[in-house]
Amino acid sequence: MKDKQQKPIWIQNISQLVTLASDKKGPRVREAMRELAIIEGGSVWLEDGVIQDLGTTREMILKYLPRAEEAEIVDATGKIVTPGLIDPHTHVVFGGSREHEFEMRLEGASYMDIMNAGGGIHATTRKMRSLTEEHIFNQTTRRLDLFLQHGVTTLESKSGYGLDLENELKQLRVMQRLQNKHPMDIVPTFMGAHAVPEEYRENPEHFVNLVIDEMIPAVVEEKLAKFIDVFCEVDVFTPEQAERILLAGKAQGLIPKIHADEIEENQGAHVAARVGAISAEHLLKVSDEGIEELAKSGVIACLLPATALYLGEKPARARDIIDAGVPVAISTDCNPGSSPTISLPLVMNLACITMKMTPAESLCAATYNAACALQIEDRVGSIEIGKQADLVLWDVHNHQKLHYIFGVNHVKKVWKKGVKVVG
Ligand SMILES: N=CN[C@@H](CCC(=O)O)C(=O)O
Ligand SMILES: [Zn+2]
Repeated sequence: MKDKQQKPIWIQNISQLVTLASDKKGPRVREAMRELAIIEGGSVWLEDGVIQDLGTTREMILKYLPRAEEAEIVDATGKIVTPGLIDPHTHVVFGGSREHEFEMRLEGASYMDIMNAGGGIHATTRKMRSLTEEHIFNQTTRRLDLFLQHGVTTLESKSGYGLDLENELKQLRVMQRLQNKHPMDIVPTFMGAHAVPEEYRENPEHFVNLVIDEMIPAVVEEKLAKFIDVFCEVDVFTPEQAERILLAGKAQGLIPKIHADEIEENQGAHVAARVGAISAEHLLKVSDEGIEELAKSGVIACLLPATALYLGEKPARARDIIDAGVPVAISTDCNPGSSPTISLPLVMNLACITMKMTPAESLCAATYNAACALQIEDRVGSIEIGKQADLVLWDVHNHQKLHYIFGVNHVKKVWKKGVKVVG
């Protein structure tokens, strides 16, 4: 006999079951980003943590009526169901907050001015080094709860607030513990090269060597990360340093990502193409040639419209990037400095409002293409038989409305691996 939680879930009368199913493999580009494979009047049966079956409510009643009594039935009249959202770029594991920097920026200081004066990433690094692992764990747990409440069921999480071996490992171990304790799926990225720590300011090359010679092997040894990322930016890491670090990580089995061309054009997209990165992040200042390089090499552009808005920068050129045939994912960039938000739905609104993406493109970018940016699209990111039962029920009757009405949390219920975690 199954206990109450493990009962099958039968969601019926869904105004739009937005599956994003497709026979084609790999990240979606151009028109394919708008193909959502919607079942109007849909129904889905979840069992043993996976999507067991789906179709129209009429078809599903014919098949599943004999088993109706054993299932928990959810009436979704007037509502839509989508895959659980996936956030492919966060710095969610941190302690403290930086609201004083927010005020400094309102008064005219720039993000890089603050960082170069020892604030920004350095301020959060001091917190990571001084707070206990337990404290960081508890603060992050609260953020993950909020992410779930906003429909996110999987997220990527970067290190990069330790900037020494001990504290990088501490941050990554918090992710590992959370992966075991929290319903959220967490995909870890090692980002020891997030900033040159203050103690290496006179000797950045020594820090690059430390990342390559000591940190990467230790992270790989403990199996603490799947990806490796570098902040390739003027006054942070040069394209040459970024390339060396990413290739060193790749040689040890980590998959490269790169913070590219965010504040200034800095050849980040070119480095992404050269090292075979899975994704290039930010791209606010990417050049036309950079976009071409991304398209040629199949790198996913991970765009972060909340960060651009928060820093007062022009948004990324999503239309040019999509038209060039680059697959696009979107993300919160959740961090205490340039994007203190957990709301991926807000980012979806901003993708439309500020970057002129269509609602369909935005949804693809926050689900299926986001899964591709984490190389987990074989199990999440779309609603297909056999995939993990990560679903969101939204209190809107079509997917456009999810993007159209902003500043409201439309989430009604969330299921993670077939278990209701919200609602
Ligand atoms: N740009 C670099 N890193 C983060 C910000 C980190 C921070 O300010 O704490 C980003 O992606 O926006
Ligand atoms: Zn980032």
